[in-house]
Amino acid sequence: MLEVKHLEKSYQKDKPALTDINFSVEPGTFVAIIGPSGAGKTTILRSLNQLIKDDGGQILLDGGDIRTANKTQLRHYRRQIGMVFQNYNLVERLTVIENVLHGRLGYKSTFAGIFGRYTEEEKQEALTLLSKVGLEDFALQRCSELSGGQKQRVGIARSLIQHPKIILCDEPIASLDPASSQTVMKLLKDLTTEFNIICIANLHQIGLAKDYADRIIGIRDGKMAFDEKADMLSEEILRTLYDQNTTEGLG
Ligand SMILES: Nc1ncnc2c1ncn2[C@@H]1O[C@H](COP(=O)(O)OP(=O)(O)OP(=O)(O)O)[C@@H](O)[C@H]1O
Repeated sequence: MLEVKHLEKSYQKDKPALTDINFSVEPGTFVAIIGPSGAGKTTILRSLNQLIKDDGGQILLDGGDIRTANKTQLRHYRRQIGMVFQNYNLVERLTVIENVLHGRLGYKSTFAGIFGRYTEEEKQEALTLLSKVGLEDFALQRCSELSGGQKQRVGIARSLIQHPKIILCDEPIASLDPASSQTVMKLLKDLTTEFNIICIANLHQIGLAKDYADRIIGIRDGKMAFDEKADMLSEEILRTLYDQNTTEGLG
């Protein structure tokens, strides 16, 4: 279980980016974080694995505080937190399976990592995960030859081979066409259930957040503005969240 308590962050003095953020998430839950540009969504996501050093509060993963972890403990936590990025962060010249296997690097010595030493079990698992994301026939293809949607599915397989408790997705469908966006969102939802993990995705596509997420957290001006089951998100709440007279164009 993930518990975020009283999380605070300011990049500049007297200009809080996050104020008193509180939420907890059970395994098997797909959470979408929505809110206007600059609301603080990325800051929350990056605080969760301490890519951004926040200023106060607690981030508890199964009871242990990630915020106060020492270097070794943080490495251990980060193995349990997969990341999926808007721009995929793949090594384009390498094959699909090599990119998936990169998800194991957190478990290896630098030496084994540099020389790409993976066990047969790891290679088998990479193939199994590729078949789960529908890319079993692409294992030996270079990533540079894939479409955006396919690249994102490689990114998802790479995060899963970490055996994560949490996957953090920073605008995972922002660069994708509508059909690929649906595929990726459905995949994230299904894999969250199948692997009983926590998936947290920053999204600007409200319609897809409602369709696929179990729960939606709305952030406005760095504060919690909404935290309910996805079907509770009304037009009225959206208008308040986005400070608009119409929700047209919010996707
Ligand atoms: N490195 C930084 N230095 C200073 N201010 C920052 C930095 N990163 C973010 N901010 C500020 O913190 C606030 C929250 O930014 P954040 O990127 O978390 O918002 P967001 O909701 O993810 O926005 P978007 O939807 O546009 O990605 C904004 O006011 C932003 O300008």
